[in-house]
Amino acid sequence: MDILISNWSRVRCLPEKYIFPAERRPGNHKVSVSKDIPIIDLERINGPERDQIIQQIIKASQEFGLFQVINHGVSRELMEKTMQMFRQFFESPAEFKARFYSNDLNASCRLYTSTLNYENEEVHYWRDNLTHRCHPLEDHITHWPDDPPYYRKVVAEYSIEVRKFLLMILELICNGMGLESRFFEGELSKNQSLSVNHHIPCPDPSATIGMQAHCDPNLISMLQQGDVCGLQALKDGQWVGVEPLPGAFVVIPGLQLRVISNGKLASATHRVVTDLEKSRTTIGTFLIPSSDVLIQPADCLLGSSAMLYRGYTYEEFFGTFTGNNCEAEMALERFKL
Ligand SMILES: O=C(O)CCC(=O)C(=O)O
Ligand SMILES: [Fe+2]
Repeated sequence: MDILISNWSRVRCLPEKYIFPAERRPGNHKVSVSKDIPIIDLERINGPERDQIIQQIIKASQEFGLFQVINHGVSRELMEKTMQMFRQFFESPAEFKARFYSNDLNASCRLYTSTLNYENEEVHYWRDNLTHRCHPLEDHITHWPDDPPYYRKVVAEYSIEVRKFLLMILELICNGMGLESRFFEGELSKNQSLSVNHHIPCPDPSATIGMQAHCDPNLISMLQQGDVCGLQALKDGQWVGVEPLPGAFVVIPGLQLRVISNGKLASATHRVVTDLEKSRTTIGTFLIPSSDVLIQPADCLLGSSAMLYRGYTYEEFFGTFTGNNCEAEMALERFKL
């Protein structure tokens, strides 16, 4: 059988290699969506309510480590066009997709299934993923798929817009925490990756998982969820569903933000469960520090509290992360003081 699940025709029975041992199954995969997950409305961000909205972002980052954003300035038309195009990409013929298949972490564009460790893992995750870099555009665009024919045009526009959005969220975080303006611009957010997940309908969502529980290793992540449930966040030891709100972006501070804020901002543990009937496509964007930038708690945020992490280069962190089977939180242990 072809290894990309997007190449399969409808499966009636979960293949054995996807059946997780009992202790790693999602348990109650049908948790209801949580009404407590903060929804930040940016419509009035340039008006008198600015400070109030900034405080909502800080509180959401501290208490949940995940929030949704509406009226963020990226057009619905662009969001829908981009989503439609990625769906089309995953539905395109196997021979076409084979051109991009790669398990190499350093490949400029890689399409793979489950994890990069597919060959050696005991059990596979129910997902295909397309990842490539997006910034600076001119360095990466020639490595992107060129089919559908408007792929590069649409993804270029999308990448530029979502980058602006994430830099705006980071700037609001700076304002709210008392960090100097544009603190995160430059080396700390130099790299940008696009990561599109695709899950076909799954015959047994209780026995497998789309993405295991994890924290994002980067500076900050955002997600366009589409309209199918699947993302869950861990809140007070319980899994809660993150509602696919039309037109919203989900924002997840990454572990590097946790370190720079000396633990003041949280990074939610999250996972993806599969759906019995619907296929699910999500568009993730990550801002990632450059390899040689020093990551450490910001001086001005320390106050009288002790430094929780030692400084390290992002390269050092990333090496530890990949050496720890891509368990970001476990990798961070090494840098705790
Ligand atoms: O696809 C999703 O809903 C979540 C994706 C995610 O957590 C990730 O790519 O890190
Ligand atoms: Fe994630």
